[in-house]
Amino acid sequence: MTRLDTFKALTRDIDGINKPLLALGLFKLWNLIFGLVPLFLYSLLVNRVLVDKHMNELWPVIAGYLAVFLFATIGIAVSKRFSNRLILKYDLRIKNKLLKKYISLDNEVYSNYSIGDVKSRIENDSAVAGKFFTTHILDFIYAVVYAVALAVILLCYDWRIALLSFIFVPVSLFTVNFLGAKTKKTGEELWKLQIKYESFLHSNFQNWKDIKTNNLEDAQLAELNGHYKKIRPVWFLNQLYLHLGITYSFFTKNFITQLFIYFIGGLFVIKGYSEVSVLLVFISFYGQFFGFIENISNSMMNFKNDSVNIGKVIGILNLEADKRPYRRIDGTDINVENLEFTYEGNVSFALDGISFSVRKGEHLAIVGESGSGKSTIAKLLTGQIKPQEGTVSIGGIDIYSVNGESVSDKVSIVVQEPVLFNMTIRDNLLLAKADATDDELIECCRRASIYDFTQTLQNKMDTIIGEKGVKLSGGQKQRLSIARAFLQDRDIIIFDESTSALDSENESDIITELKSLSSGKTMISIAHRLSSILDCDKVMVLKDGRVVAFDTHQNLCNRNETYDLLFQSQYMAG
Ligand SMILES: Nc1ncnc2c1ncn2[C@@H]1O[C@H](COP(=O)(O)OP(=O)(O)OP(=O)(O)O)[C@@H](O)[C@H]1O
Repeated sequence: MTRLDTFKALTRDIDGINKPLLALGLFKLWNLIFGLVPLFLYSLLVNRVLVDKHMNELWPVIAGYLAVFLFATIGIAVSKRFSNRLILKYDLRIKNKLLKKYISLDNEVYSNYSIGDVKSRIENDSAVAGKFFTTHILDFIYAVVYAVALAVILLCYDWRIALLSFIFVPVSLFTVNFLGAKTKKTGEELWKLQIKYESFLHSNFQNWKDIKTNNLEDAQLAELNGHYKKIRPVWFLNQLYLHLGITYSFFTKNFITQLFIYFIGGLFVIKGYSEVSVLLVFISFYGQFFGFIENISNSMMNFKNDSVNIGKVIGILNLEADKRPYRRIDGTDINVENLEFTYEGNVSFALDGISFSVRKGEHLAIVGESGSGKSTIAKLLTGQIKPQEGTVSIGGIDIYSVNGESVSDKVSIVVQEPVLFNMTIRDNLLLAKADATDDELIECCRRASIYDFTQTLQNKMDTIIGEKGVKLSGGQKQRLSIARAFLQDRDIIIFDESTSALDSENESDIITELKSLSSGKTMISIAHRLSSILDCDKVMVLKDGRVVAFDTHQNLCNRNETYDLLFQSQYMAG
């Protein structure tokens, strides 16, 4: 991607950037003018004062130098301030935009990104993108304009020496470009390894308790070292190419070109084509000129390197948000027809030709052996994944033709491992309904049999429950998550083994509450115990991703062999 394309992609839909960028550009121009004036003063000093001995011009030259110093200092200070402001402003906006984009993504697209990837893009890559405007746009344009201005001045001074000395420019640019390509390639490899490493770290921090209890520290340390071993050589190569580029431009600027000009210039002076004073000024100008060529080369190399990170940001910005329309779903009947679903990378169906319906107010239990496809149905009914074949409609609306919000406004799901945040119990509940009153919070906690527990805590509802609710037992987490579903009060509630960690007494209390709440609501329970099946209107039995029976518990007990076996082995034991 060119700088212009990158600029367009990074500024699309981001307001408030153009003004500080323009202001910064003007101050760069200011700096450029006050950077060129000393060259003119130097030439006056050498030619008029020293060579022609016009001593009366010495004081104006000195005054000119002082004035330039003053104005240039002001220019540098003000542009630094503007550039910091621009970077901070952009950084905040781009992070915000990336987060919003992630949230608005279709579930399927969203699940393509690992935690390490997301973290790296939002934190590190966006910071690199934030510096793009100053480093790769303004500083680059400044260096190019300055270099062109100096090239013109050099040509005016002595076109022969100038033309000869310019041969180093393409050589330098080519070499630095070549090294830049290598830096970019290794940078990309490094990025891939780093996101794997970040994901590994993240899952370690999340599961540190399990790692300790299962004595997995050594295995995890070995894996950590494995990550370092892979990262180290690529990082080394990346830094090598980067520094080779920098060293090369330094060497050409300070040694080869200077030596060459002294040699050629000396020959020209000896042959009478030029003068010592001209050569002196020329060498001083050329030093500055090549300094800017060096800046351009470095900028080209750094742009290649940074474009790895910037590309990751643009990659997310260019993703299509969930464009499906929002539609209010009024009806509550669920109709599932001929669902087929295979997880990516798997060869066999997780679900194969599933059809069933649940009427408004009915309670359906889904049972089956482990791996028979129960949770996959729950994910499909909530639109988290899309089937390869078949349809799911709620109230006559195809749930895959509307956006995720339409479905989540209608259906809530309570899962075995609920998503809880390191916040207070109150805040975790308020996520479900931001404007819930205290009475509503107490009511939903009572119904989920968690209220009494909250009252035993020092800070009651304002107790912070730790990362992923680590300070709560499995059953307390599930009850909190059920309280959240009660608070959400959706028309359809899916319980995916969400009472598995509760004791029988607590489970039956919650089921009684569910029943009292369920008038008019449709419920689907991925059942764990006998108690959760007995009162259901229908039971659907799954085997290897297919429906093998669909009837009332009593009828199934009498007639269905699979159900009977499953029931005897699994549910009676529970
Ligand atoms: N994310 C995934 N990627 C690949 N395969 C998966 C994934 N999730 C589930 N599967 C596979 O799909 C099949 C159905 O899984 P599912 O989780 O729906 O079963 P289940 O009946 O809910 O099992 P359990 O009772 O053990 O929770 C299984 O063979 C499982 O290995």
